[in-house]
Amino acid sequence: MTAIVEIRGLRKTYDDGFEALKGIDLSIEQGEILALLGPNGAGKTTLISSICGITVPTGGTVSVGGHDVVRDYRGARAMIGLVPQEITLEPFEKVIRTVRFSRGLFGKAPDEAHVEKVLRTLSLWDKRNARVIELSGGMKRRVLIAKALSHEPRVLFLDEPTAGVDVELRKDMWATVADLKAAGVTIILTTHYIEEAEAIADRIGVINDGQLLLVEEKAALMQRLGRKDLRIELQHPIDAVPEMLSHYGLVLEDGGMALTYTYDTQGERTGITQLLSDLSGAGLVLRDIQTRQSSLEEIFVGLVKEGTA
Ligand SMILES: Nc1ncnc2c1ncn2[C@@H]1O[C@H](COP(=O)(O)OP(=O)(O)OP(=O)(O)O)[C@@H](O)[C@H]1O
Repeated sequence: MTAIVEIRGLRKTYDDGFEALKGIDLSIEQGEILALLGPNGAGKTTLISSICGITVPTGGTVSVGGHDVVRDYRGARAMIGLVPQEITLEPFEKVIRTVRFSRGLFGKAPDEAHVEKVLRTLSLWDKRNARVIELSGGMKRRVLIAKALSHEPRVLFLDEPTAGVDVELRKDMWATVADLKAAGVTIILTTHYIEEAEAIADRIGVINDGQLLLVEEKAALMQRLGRKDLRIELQHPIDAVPEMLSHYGLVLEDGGMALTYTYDTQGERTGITQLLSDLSGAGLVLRDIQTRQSSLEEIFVGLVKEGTA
């Protein structure tokens, strides 16, 4: 596959001296859906803005479809559709007119067939003559996408497409993204929701503190993240994990009253049976055991911590 977006050593230091991007390298393949996950202030929007030519990088290079975003801004920008996080629409305008207008802004000749195709893909064709103010929140978001697709971009950026949106709408949005991918659009989205990345992305990138901690195929990442904890409460406190149990990576907690064992739910063997037998062999008496699935949130926080350590 050819990379449609190439980012090399991208840096952004804002005027106040704040380093928001500290050298990002990333290739985005044509036709993929890449989700960028990261906590508040990680640099996601700065990264997207730099690719879209809204923010001028202070180092490195970005090209989209072979066009350098600084030297050939117009060429690069024509390849890009950007859906901002905030809903910015003219309330009294008709849906179809706002989409036509956006196309015109890119200097493209009118093309009713394309406008119709975009509106149909986004299930907005029946609403084409409705005024924006008459639409539901989910439909308004879809109008923003329709505007971003009006000039036939090859890469679509969605900045937190479902922030503050209810579960139903979120699922609608995921289905829309899948339809767009099927129509050949490369999609890069930012999100705080790891479930969202899990639901729609082909690859997931985790960004924190201006650095890309990892970019990985979703399936591989999910396998790595699919872990559970087994909490073992002891009858009597211990000072340290017995030597013969050291290979389990147990963590001693609660003043020596509990041990936590983390295992891979997707692995062939959890090792629990052997562990319980070895605990008994080490002379430990158990009071209770509980399993706990680490939440996706915790997993993500763990990853971010691991990356900055
Ligand atoms: N114009 C600016 N001047 C100075 N600092 C800025 C500017 N814009 C953003 N920053 C800082 O850069 C960092 C990254 O911000 P950015 O908006 O890229 O993060 P984000 O990952 O998109 O966060 P969020 O999830 O909260 O939207 C933040 O610390 C932010 O305060």
